[in-house]
Amino acid sequence: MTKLDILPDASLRDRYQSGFGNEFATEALPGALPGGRNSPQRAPYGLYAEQISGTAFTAPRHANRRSWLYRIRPAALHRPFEVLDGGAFHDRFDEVPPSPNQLRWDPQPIPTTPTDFIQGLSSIAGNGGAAAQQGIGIHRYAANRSMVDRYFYSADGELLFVPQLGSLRLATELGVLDVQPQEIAVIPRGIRFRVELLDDAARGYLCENFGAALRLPDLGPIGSNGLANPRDFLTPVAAFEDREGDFELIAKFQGGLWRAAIGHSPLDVVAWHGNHAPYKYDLRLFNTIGSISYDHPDPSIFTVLTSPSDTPGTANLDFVIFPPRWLVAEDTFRPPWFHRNIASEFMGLVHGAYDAKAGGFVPGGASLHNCMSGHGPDAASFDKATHADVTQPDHIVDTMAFMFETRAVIRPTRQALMSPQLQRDYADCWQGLKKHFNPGAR
Ligand SMILES: O=C(O)Cc1cc(O)ccc1O
Ligand SMILES: [Fe+2]
Repeated sequence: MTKLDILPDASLRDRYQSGFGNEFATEALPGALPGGRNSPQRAPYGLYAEQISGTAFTAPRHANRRSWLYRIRPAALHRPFEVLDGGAFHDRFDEVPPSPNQLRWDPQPIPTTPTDFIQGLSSIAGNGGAAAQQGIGIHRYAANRSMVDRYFYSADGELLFVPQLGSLRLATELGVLDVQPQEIAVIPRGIRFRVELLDDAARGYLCENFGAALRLPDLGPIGSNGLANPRDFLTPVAAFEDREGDFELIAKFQGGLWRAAIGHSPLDVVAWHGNHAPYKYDLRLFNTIGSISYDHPDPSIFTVLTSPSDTPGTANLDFVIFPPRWLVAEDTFRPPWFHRNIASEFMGLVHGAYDAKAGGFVPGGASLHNCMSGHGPDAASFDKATHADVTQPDHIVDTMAFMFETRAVIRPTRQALMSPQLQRDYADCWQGLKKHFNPGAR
C-alpha cells in the first residue's frame, strides 16, 4: 500500500475531524451546538450543557484542555458506585520488587470463554500512579466479544490503545473511532466509552498515562514538518445514543474499579466543542527520519507522542515506533546498538519482525529492559549485521514495533512474572555472543 492510499479521504471526512489538539466543534443534530456562549439559559433541543476539563482551569493556554458537551442527561445521573473486583486489571506495581533482569513475554492467548475488553485486560507492569499524577500503567487485552450494555471510563489517566489483532470500535461520548492494527487511539481521562469488536477476536496493548496528556514532540532542528504530522490525527464527529435500560457504568478511580447502575447510555452527547477529545492515528503515516550518512541515531527520532514530566526533555512517557524504513548508513552497525539507558523501555510488536531480534519477539509479545539493564541485538542479529554489505541500502519492510519509554523504572506485576507467557530463557538470546577480541589484529 502506498502512503497516498491511506491518507484521509472523503469517506473519513464524514466521520472524523482532522488535526492534533484542535478546538473542534461538531453537532449530530443541526443547531445542537449553542452559538456565542457555552452555557445558554436553555440549551438547544432540551440538552444539558456540561464541561469536562482535562487540565487545571489555569493551565497555560497552549496546554489547556477542556470540552463542552451538550447531552441528553448530565454525567451525574447514575446510581452510587460500588467496588468491583478488577481481576487481572489493576495498578498494583509494588507487589514484587522490580528486578534488573531483561524480561520477555509471549502473546496472551485469545480467550475461549466469553470475554469483553474490560474482562480481557491483564496488567503487566507500570510505575507511579493516579495519586502521584505521574507514571504509566501497561496492560494487554485479549477479548472475543463486545462490551454489551456497559461503559467504562478512567479517572486515573488517558488511555492509549495499540491494537495488535482485530479491529476495535471505540464508541465514546464524543463520537465513534474505528481502529485497526497499525493504528493507535487515545481516549482522554474521564471520557466514557464502550469497546466493540469488529472481528471475532481482538488483542493488543493499553497504556494508561497518569501524567501530563500526550502531545506531539517538539521538532527542534527537524523544522516545521515531520514525524507524526498533526493533520493525520483524527477526532470523531459527534454521535449519540438515546437508549434506556439496565446498564452498567464502570469507573477506574485511584487504581481500583467501581461499578454503578445507570438507566441510560452515557454516550448521549449530541454536540460538543473543545480539545479534550479522543483521537486516532495511523502509524503508517509516520514520517520516519534517520541517518543518511553514518551511525544509528537515538530512537527519540521515532517519537510519535510524548507526555512531558516536570523536567524538560525527560518524558513521563514517550510513545515510540519502529516502522518500515530504509537503512543506508555507511560503515555502520545498522540495527539498534548494545546499550544501557537511564530510561526504562517496554516494547511490543504489532506486526512483522524487529530488526534487533531474529527470534522470540513475536507479534503480541512484549519485552522489558529497565534502567541500566544491558540489552541490544541478539547473537543471530549481531552476526548478520556485522557481515552485511553496508554499501547497499536495506529496506526494512512489513514491520511495526513500538516502545513505551519512561523516566521511572517499570515494575512488573506479580501476575506478569508468574505468567506462563514469561520466557524463562530470554537471556539465552545473548549467550551466543562470542569473544572476538584479538590484540594482534585491528
Ligand atoms: O532496545 C531497543 O530495541 C529499543 C531501541 C532501539 C534503538 O534503535 C536504539 C535504542 C533502543 O533502546
Ligand atoms: Fe533499548
